[in-house]
Amino acid sequence: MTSTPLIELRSASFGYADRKVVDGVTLSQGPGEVIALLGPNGSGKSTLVKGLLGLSDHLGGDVKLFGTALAKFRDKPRIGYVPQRHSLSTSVRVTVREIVETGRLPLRPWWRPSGAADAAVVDKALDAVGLRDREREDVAALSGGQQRRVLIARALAAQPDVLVMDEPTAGVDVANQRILADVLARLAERGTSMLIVTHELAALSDVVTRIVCMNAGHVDFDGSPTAYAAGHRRHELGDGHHHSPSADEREPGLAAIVTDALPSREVRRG
Ligand SMILES: Nc1ncnc2c1ncn2[C@@H]1O[C@H](COP(=O)(O)OP(=O)(O)OP(=O)(O)O)[C@@H](O)[C@H]1O
Repeated sequence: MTSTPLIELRSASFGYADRKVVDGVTLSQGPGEVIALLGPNGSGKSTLVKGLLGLSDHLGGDVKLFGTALAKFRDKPRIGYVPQRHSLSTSVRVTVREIVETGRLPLRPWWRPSGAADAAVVDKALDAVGLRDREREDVAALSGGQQRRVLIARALAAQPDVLVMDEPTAGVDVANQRILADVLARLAERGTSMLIVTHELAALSDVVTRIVCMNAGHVDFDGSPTAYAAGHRRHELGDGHHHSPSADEREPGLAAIVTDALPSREVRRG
């Protein structure tokens, strides 16, 4: 692929103050890729994605966003971020649509009111997450899973080139996980690039094109879902290798293979 990577890390380190949490990570995401970022609790997944947003400290190595060095990158709306464990305020009354409209704010000067073009983009974002019919409702009246969809719509309203989501399905019941997974699948079909931190790969197995697995601040697997599943199969058979990035062949029934092969530590928290 000759196009510029959306995200490019070379021996990158991120952390807080001078403590490196993520160390020596090399990773590149191309247009259209949907990457699941897996790993045990505390392995540095959130710290890595926060680093891309300037929310954790860049402590070494090269980081480029859309070909521009992180320190010089100013085009923040190109990265749509759905943070972890967000909750929408219940103390201030605000509608679903109003929340999604805030996604447009970074794209226009503060003095310019929103126009028809903004409204059209907001409509599209609400459609994408299946909440157009709830747009006038108070967000506080929505379930946790629906609120995640509101926040995904807010991120989409900025028309980002890549959507970075930190555990979009965590704490959401199975039925709502499926709805969220369908939302992400529709976005993937339209070519939306995504980097998704998750412990619930099974729910997203139809969407994901690549798996990156972190352990103790390092990447210990980067490859196709098929290769990831094969690595686990071999591990279960006792060859001592947990992951294998070597095999890259496509197989039928991938979703089932990935689901079956998942170790419990990746699918369940704590
Ligand atoms: N704001 C912060 N300040 C200082 N240390 C932090 C901060 N946020 C996270 N850490 C530390 O960084 C390490 C990695 O945390 P991080 O949240 O990146 O892991 P994670 O892989 O996303 O975990 P989880 O799956 O539990 O969300 C942990 O030791 C954590 O205590």
